[in-house]
Amino acid sequence: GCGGAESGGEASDALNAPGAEALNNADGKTTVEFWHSMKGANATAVDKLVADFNAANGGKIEVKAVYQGSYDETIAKYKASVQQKSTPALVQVYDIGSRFMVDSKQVVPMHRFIEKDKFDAGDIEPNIASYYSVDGKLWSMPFNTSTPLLYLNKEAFESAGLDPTKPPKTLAEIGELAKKLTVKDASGKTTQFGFGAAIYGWLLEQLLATDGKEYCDNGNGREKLATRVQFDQPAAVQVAQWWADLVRNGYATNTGRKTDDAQAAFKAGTVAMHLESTSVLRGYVDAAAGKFTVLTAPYPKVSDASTGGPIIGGASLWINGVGHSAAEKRAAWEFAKFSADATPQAQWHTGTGYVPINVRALDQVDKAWVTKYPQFRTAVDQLHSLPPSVASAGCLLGVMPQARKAAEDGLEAAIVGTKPAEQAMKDAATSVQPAIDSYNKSVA
Ligand SMILES: O=P(O)(O)OC[C@H](O)CO
Repeated sequence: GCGGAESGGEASDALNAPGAEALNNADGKTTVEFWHSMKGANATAVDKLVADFNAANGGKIEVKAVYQGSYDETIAKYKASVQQKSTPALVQVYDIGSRFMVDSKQVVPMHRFIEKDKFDAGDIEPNIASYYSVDGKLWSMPFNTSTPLLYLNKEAFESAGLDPTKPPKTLAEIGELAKKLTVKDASGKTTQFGFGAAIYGWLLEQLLATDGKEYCDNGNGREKLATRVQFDQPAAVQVAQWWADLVRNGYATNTGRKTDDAQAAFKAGTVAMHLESTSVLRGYVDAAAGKFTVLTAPYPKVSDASTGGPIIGGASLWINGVGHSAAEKRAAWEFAKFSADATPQAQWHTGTGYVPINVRALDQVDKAWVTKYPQFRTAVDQLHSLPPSVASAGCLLGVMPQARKAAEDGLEAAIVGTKPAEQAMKDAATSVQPAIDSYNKSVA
């Protein structure tokens, strides 16, 4: 999140300067290019949202949704578009890109529109709003909000004589169950692994937060600019070692760093326990239909002694000021406002698995649907019970995407066994230092 950034780099032409008029058609229609990173069921949900908005705007505004690849790919393309002076009017940026966006001097903060329209932002979930605020003011519109989950294959638990209503709560408990949930065929080939997850840096960020540990220094970058990452601390090394041991013992599969590959293994029913965001829940339920039951449980803790809670995940919508006309900026705001309303957020929740950002959205969801899909409740409850803490606010770092990649380097080295866990995480933390130093110099 961006909360705590000391100074905002607001786009200098702010709300009213003329800017480029190219996208305002002769017929008076304003076109808004909207870059996003949603795919599968979530892309279908974006397309529906955009179609509903366009229909409601009677041909005056047309939002054009453009899939730009993963979150990492979208922010890379966004950076290139800043250089080429061709940013989209609206862009979905993941949580960890927020500090960069605030510093970018490209965007008009959302609170400028909120103030101008006297828009009542009171329906936005308070802890989500605070995640995307600087000094209590929203810089982007929360859009897709997640928390991380433990996913379970219900029938795999039952076949092993385990109770799926009693999910493991700690890494050690996952380890014990993973052994019992690993199944081999007559030839000794493993047909089901107890555990499997992508080597995805977000999962480590979340485990540290649930352990109450800060990922970077200076109060997770909230007291002042963070100067180093701390993912080589003992709790992180413990995570790397735990994961490496599960793979080495044959109780976990290593599908590598691509989230798609780990997701495919869970959807295929070859992995009994899995860590992922609630963002993939709709796609999982659809893929498993008629084959197995997808259950969700709170994200595990590093140990029984852990006292923290996870970090809000997902992404938010940013309006670019530089190079966009007043009409485009307003049109982008109209879409952001629409997307945050109760009914669109209710559809978004059921279509994706994300937690609604609007406090009234769940009232709009059909009661029969809620009863049929209790799995969708876990992330909502987890978000509502987040402890307010510096650890679960997440690390604020201009180069957080690079830090995440470095952490993945460390985890992977430990998991495939090229380095001992402690060395792997230490080397990974060291590798990101030049990027942190040079970013901090550039914003000083
Ligand atoms: O998969 P999502 O959308 O829940 O996002 C997960 C992380 O927060 C992205 O940084």
